[in-house]
Amino acid sequence: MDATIDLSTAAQALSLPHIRHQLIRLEDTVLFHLIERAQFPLNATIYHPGAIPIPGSHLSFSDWVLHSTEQLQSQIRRYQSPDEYPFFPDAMQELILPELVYPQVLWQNDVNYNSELKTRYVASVLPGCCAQTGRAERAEAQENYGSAATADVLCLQSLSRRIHFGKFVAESKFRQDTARYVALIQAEDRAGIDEAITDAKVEAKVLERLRVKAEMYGADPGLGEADAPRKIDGEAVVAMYRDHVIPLTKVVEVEYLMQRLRGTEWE
Ligand SMILES: O=C(O)C(=O)C[C@]1(C(=O)O)C=C[C@@H](O)C=C1
Repeated sequence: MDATIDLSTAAQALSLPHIRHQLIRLEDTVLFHLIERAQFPLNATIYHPGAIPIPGSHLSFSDWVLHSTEQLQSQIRRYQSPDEYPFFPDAMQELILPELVYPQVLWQNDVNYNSELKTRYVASVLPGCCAQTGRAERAEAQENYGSAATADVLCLQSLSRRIHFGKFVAESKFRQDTARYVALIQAEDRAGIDEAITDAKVEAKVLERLRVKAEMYGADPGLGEADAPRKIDGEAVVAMYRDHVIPLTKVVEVEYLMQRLRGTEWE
């Protein structure tokens, strides 16, 4: 599975305007997948291990679908791409396509916040996104279990790509201001690193743009304001980015930087 984002040259992958452009594109991907998911009820049963018996597995139905998807996609090179990280590292299989060689732009690291992302997605993001359309309260729809879990995979994968793109942002910032970051990392000053990577104006712009996109993509242009049901609630989308997506992107940036000096002259 080839990279959906152009990481073909190191210079391209590390240009901050280019990275921010990719983050903006990913907003559309995340939004469209959430709109797909929000048409189904919350279906809480699919997140409880054991609630739906799966032969040979103790996973929840939703996790089992994700695990099985990762098993398949690992064979077609999804996790070769430096912006893709599995939720289930134990699902990884041998490649059936020849290995792809990407330019080595990121420093060696084992930063993976997918587990935390999935917990937040199930506990907060989904209830928020399904709620405003009345779907959180709506009765479970057993016939939609498979569709909901399939949509979850797409939502989680796009959110994961978004937050782990923080590694490219961090590498770019490190190269721009190496001396400052080396000092902060050596002092293990996570709060200081967090402050250094933060650009409040950019964050405000991200949230403002998302509000507009959610308004636009969530409305059906063929229907008038009054009778047009919203496909997604703008507030829920903004809250998801404000409370989870941006904070997790920043944690990825900080933790990546904390590993950035390993094997270098500054260690
Ligand atoms: O664009 C950046 O510089 C980023 O670090 C990404 C991001 C984001 O998640 O959108 C995170 C931290 C910054 O405060 C601004 C934006």
